[in-house]
Amino acid sequence: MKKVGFVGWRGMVGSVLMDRMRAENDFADIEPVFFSTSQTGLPGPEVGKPVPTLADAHDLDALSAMDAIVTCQGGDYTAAVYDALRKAGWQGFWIDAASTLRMQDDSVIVLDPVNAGVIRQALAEGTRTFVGGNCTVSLMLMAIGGLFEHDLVEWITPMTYQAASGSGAQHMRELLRQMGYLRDAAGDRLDEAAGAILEIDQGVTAALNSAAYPAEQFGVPLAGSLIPWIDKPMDSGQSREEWKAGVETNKILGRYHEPIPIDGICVRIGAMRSHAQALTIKLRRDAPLADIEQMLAEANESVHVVPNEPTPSQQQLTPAAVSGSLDIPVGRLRKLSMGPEYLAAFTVGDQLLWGAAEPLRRMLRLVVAD
Ligand SMILES: NC(=O)C1=CN([C@@H]2O[C@H](COP(=O)(O)OP(=O)(O)OC[C@H]3O[C@@H](n4cnc5c(N)ncnc54)[C@H](OP(=O)(O)O)[C@@H]3O)[C@@H](O)[C@H]2O)C=CC1
Ligand SMILES: N[C@@H](CC(=O)OP(=O)(O)O)C(=O)O
Repeated sequence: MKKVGFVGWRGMVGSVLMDRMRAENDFADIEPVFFSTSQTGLPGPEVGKPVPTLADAHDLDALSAMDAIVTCQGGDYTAAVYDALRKAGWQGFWIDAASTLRMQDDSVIVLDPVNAGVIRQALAEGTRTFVGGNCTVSLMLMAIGGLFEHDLVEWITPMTYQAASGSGAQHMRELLRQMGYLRDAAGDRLDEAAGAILEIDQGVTAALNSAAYPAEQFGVPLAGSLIPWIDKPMDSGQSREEWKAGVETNKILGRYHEPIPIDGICVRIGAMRSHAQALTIKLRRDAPLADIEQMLAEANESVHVVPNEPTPSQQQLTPAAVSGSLDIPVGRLRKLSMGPEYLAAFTVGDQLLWGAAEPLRRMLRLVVAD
């Protein structure tokens, strides 16, 4: 049985990973060892079998004893430990949620329903570093993988609506505090059915702009507003989140020659843990909508096509409908008025499941079976 070390399992992404592994009985096939940067010596989590007490996540000797290490601890941890481990001669599998190693030549970005071939070839060639993709990228590929499979995509412009969870647990808490603050600003006037809405709005607008509005994490209001910038600026004028769409998608697909242009604007909105995105897709050729729907639906087990009608769109294509599930609905499918090669689509997915934990869990299964 392979010895697998887990780092970052207590965090938000790590907890979702643990839940999925318990649900799929994955721990039965491995010898798990849990690490922590802050709780060495405390008992490990309940995984259906006895586990040793928590090991020190900076102990290179203990890490080197693992056949595989799965980390959801974050980029700083990866930067602090990965090179030292490899330099010390460790040749185990490193499976990582953080972006640090994603674009390195010797790593593969994993999303096996989309790039199983790339992963299998890399395993056969001795690659030992596998990294989960950016959540927005993985969710887009899960939704429209069928179009890439049929080489139908000339370019895409994604406009995203990203949840608070993408910034971390503290940001999710702050979003809820912001919602509560606005509700409090409306006060009793909200219960007066005949009350003037503009008075309520004035109170809410004043609250949004007040110094007391709770915005320590985001820096600006998210509830009652939105934030049209995610991550650091790049020289290109893109945000780093926007830059990832093109480079990561093409790496996942193994398209090093003639990369497909993918570029749009990433926006944070007041959803909790599911990212949505509106896609404008330029097709390489005019294909009938029915054929497109079939290609999309057949691409993997999680995706399903939502009819381009009001009620199914309103009920199924929302963060509220998919949070906590592996479902990837894709809908609002229609040809745009620019011409028959221009396709509109809208998709949504849980950014902690397919967006983060699930590709890592499935990669570990491939490694365990290898
Ligand atoms: N959030 C996201 O949407 C995504 C995140 N990622 C990657 O995953 C990394 C981890 O993200 P995320 O899971 O949000 O990070 P968290 O902040 O939730 O957890 C990171 C670590 O913080 C420590 N920690 C300290 N206090 C607590 C506490 N009260 N409860 C739980 N953990 C605590 C734990 O380490 P210890 O046990 O060592 O103290 C934990 O593993 C990110 O840096 C990013 O690289 C990737 C894709 C999406
Ligand atoms: N940046 C993403 C979350 C994330 O962690 O992305 P990455 O794994 O590429 O750093 C968001 O804010 O929604």
